Amino acid sequence: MRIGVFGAGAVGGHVGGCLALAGAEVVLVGRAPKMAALRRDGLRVSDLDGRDGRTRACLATDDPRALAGCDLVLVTVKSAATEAAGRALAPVLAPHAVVVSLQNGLGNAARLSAALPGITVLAGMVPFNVITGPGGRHHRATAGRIAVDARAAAFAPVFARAGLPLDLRRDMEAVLWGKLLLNLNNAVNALSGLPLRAELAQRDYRRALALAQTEALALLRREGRVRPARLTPLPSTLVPRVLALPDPVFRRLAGAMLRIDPSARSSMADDLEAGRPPEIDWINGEVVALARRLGRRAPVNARLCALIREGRRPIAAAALLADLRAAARAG
Ligand SMILES: NC(=O)C1=CN([C@@H]2O[C@H](COP(=O)(O)OP(=O)(O)OC[C@H]3O[C@@H](n4cnc5c(N)ncnc54)[C@H](OP(=O)(O)O)[C@@H]3O)[C@@H](O)[C@H]2O)C=CC1
Ligand SMILES: CC(C)(CO)C(=O)C(=O)O
Repeated sequence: MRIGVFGAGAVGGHVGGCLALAGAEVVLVGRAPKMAALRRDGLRVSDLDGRDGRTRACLATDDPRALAGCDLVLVTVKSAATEAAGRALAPVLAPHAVVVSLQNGLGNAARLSAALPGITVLAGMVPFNVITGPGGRHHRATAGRIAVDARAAAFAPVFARAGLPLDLRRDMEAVLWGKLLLNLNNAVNALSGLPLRAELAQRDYRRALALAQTEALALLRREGRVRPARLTPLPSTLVPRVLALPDPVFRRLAGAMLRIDPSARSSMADDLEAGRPPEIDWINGEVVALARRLGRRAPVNARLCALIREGRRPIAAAALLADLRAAARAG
């Protein structure tokens, strides 16, 4: 089986590397400098459960034509690059190819599908964080199973052999909303200037996240169409309440949630650090868009969008919470 990755960055490099280590034929397509570094150094794939492997087995190139003949193509570009990915893939994919979006946000699979008529495009969801570093390092820094539309079942065995067992789902919209609720922390994390574990250890950052989640949950309830899937030990409706608990109680209840490599940051923090456009419009912006469709407002998420666009950071926990509460009061 030939598996392609379009946009071989953090997620694409990790998943592609795991698959290659398990013997799959993997083609990575990404930017020329990174692909040259991977050809030079190889790909190192590690995780917080002790995996540490190196491979030179992937073909790493900036030429999308290398994806011709792939049975499966994983799209792992940021949401702003989805249309460009579709345009690059359209002329090269084999008619039998299945494309899986492993991106955050809600609409990436649909946007790819619009650019790839006749090709099966499915939604996926990566729950874990990936840290990249020198020497081709792609380190899984948190835990969780990749969720994919059940129509991708034929690929489950190769992922299982790669140590990435798939959670095959028939409710991907609910899964993507469940993930989006968690991703509302991406902006809070980026604004904090801290790694995820240090940020989540501070009650006021967690309360800021809880405000954003509560707002999104109220809108979803009002719309009454999608019930976000449960992706943590707690149902998503209870998560904001647990986030707002005092630190010692939170630590006791949410131990698993804090099993995070101490240096891991959200992908949005990585983007701001690297001067790349953040995915804010595809995450908090989706809550604002939902509010607009319902004739309502989403002042907390709108404010998070504005703060990210302003680029003012770091913002201390108490100051961020006060800012978001003021936005919520102003409505
Ligand atoms: N990082 C993480 O821990 C997690 C990320 N996600 C989600 O997964 C998706 C991918 O994120 P992540 O892996 O962090 O992204 P990265 O930015 O690390 O990787 C994407 C790569 O694709 C490259 N790229 C973009 N457009 C093209 C193109 N047209 N041709 C070739 N290469 C291209 C980018 O280069 P350039 O930057 O130069 O454009 C970048 O190197 C996002 O939706 C993210 O939210 C989900 C879970 C965890
Ligand atoms: C894994 C998680 C939730 C946090 O790192 C993420 O999706 C991201 O960074 O975009």
